[in-house]
Amino acid sequence: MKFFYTLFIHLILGGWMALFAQQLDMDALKAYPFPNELTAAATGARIAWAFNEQGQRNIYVAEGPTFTARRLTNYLQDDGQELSSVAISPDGKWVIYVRGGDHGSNWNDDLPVNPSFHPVPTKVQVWSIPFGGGEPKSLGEGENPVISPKSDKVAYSKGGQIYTVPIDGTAPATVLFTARGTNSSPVWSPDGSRIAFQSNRTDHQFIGVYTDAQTPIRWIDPQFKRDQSPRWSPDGQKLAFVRTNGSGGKPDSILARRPNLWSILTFDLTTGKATPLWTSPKRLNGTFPTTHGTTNLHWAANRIVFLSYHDGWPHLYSLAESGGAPLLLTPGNFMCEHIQLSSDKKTLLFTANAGTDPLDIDRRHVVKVSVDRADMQVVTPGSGLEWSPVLTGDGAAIAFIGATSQRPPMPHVLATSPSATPQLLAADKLPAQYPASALVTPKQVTFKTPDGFTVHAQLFEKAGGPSKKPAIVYVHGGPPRQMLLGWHYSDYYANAYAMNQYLASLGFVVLSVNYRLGIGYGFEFHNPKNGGGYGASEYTDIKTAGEWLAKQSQVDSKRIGVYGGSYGGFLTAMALGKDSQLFAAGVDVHGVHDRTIERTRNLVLPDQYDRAPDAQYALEVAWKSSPIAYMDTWKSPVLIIHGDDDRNVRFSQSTDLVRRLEDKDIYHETLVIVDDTHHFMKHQNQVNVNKAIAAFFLKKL
Ligand SMILES: CSCC[C@H](NC=O)C(=O)N[C@@H](CO)C(=O)O
Repeated sequence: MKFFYTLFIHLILGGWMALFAQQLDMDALKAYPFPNELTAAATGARIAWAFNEQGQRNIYVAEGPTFTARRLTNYLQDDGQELSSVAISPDGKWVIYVRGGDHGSNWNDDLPVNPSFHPVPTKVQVWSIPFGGGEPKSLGEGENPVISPKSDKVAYSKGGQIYTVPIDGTAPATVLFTARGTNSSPVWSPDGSRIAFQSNRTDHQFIGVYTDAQTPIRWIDPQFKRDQSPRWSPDGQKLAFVRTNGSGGKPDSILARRPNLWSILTFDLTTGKATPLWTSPKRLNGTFPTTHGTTNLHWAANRIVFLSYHDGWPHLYSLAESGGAPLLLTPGNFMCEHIQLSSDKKTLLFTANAGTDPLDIDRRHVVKVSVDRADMQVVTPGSGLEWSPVLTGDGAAIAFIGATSQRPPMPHVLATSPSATPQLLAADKLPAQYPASALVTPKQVTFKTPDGFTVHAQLFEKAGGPSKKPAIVYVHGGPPRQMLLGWHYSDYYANAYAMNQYLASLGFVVLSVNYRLGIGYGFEFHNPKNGGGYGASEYTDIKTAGEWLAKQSQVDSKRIGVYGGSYGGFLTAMALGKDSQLFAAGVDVHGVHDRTIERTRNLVLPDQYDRAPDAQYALEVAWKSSPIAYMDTWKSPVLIIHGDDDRNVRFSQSTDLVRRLEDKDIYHETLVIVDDTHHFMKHQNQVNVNKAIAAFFLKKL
């Protein structure tokens, strides 16, 4: 009898505990290390990456064949200091990186970030450290460092000029040359004897070549154009580059969609002759691509490789060095990101939402293709998510970052030998008690909008619970982003994935919506008519998502909330302003609320003869595309959160909204994060924001 009584107790307790256990703890959930900046040396089997461990950001390295992970730096404070531009010297002996700033910003990304209010903020500096270990050495204040092919020097930009410095820091950095304009993006020639660079002069941009202190700068076919992305031929005798139009011309319709056409040229440094190789088609999807790496121009082995959107998807192409028709290397309904050329210049590795599984369109996998034939192969098929591949210099392994719907992103290596299986690296960095198994597997949901768009979404819902549950629509930012059926490859959206899992563990039915303007579903979805400040047509997808939730049998249609950051904050505010009857509460994190600001500059022009023909109408459209235009119909409570060192969306966008909510006596709460940026660089600030979001929804829904 006693046995059955105990079993019964255990079952009850176990069941209850399991039920209770499913509720995640935000601090434990956010204890995942986030890897990024994965890179490989051009020779040997050495790799490096940055790990963000609850705000402690450090460089880690590993070397084949064992790839045992080793921490190289000792930054043990949650101080908000970003690590970026991580690279290994071609000889594998040095690792360089930039520490500080917020390089995901739209402005001032090189200014110190100081969310811990230190009296002396940390300057943004270039550092080097031996791969084998030792003390990091500051090479100077600056950013976008690149290492010479001879592994002896580093070039970087600061204040519009280019500097060089010995990689071992044994001498101070010196300005390489002084030229007009903002000079940046140095590219070393294959033998390390010259540097090509971009010289931005506002309405036009030149490419220049520096040789030495005695030789005049060589300007590469200077025109009334904007030239960028210089790429050296393997023999160092030619450059390939991308050309677009310069600024100016009679203002055309603001609301009309027009392509920013572009072309690829080569320049022979011996003959001084520029040769057009390819020009984008004169149609909307011939526009200059804005997805990851933009044109991704590479001078590969006997081929020039680039990315273009002109067949409706961000695809890779290669051209013969003498020109001709481009060869499509990656046919199919998917997009290519994180493109890397192998050090032997014969293979391209990239990330794509490609694969044979219908769910792969909402995942990412590592893919490889030759530069001269369309022999594409998905290297990491399956239900996981893999991205940012690099081939080791010896060609023996592919390193990448991988995750699942449960296990957070971690570095991996996959030997290039047949039937090899991925090896997880630094497994001990993921806390042993990490609640991965308690995370739900998001389900793919698709629905049609009244205007005919098919929208993908991810549904997070834990099993069990009451018959009628509150629900929440999550709206990502960007907007050119795609949320996935698992952990995300950006730290901002890895946090959003964790937040949606947390809300699901609290009993909310969470729907993350990939609305139009997003990537991953082709050009027309990414560039819809009347999107953004041209009419906010993407809001239709958010409203339809709320209506989809309201129709679900397990959802209480009176308790549907909405939340999002940045562009997601904009659409959250639109939802509460336009449809408070559908959305009962919302959280708006550093959102955009007044889109007329983007338009007014078109109106200040004194000469109405040279004003865009629809300038006034465009302003009216921008007003109707702004949440502040709907204060009269805004009824539902909102939590407003913003960091006041935001360099993506001005803090004033929220200050203005709070004043308007006060004027209209609309219930609102606020959370200001002092001196942190758009990306909440201080880990504890992000955790506090997450907890505030959950607390508000628990209170209001
Ligand atoms: C015109 S609104 C700006 C939205 C912002 N875009 C760039 O900064 C945004 O949504 N940013 C993030 C989210 O933090 C993003 O995903 O890029």
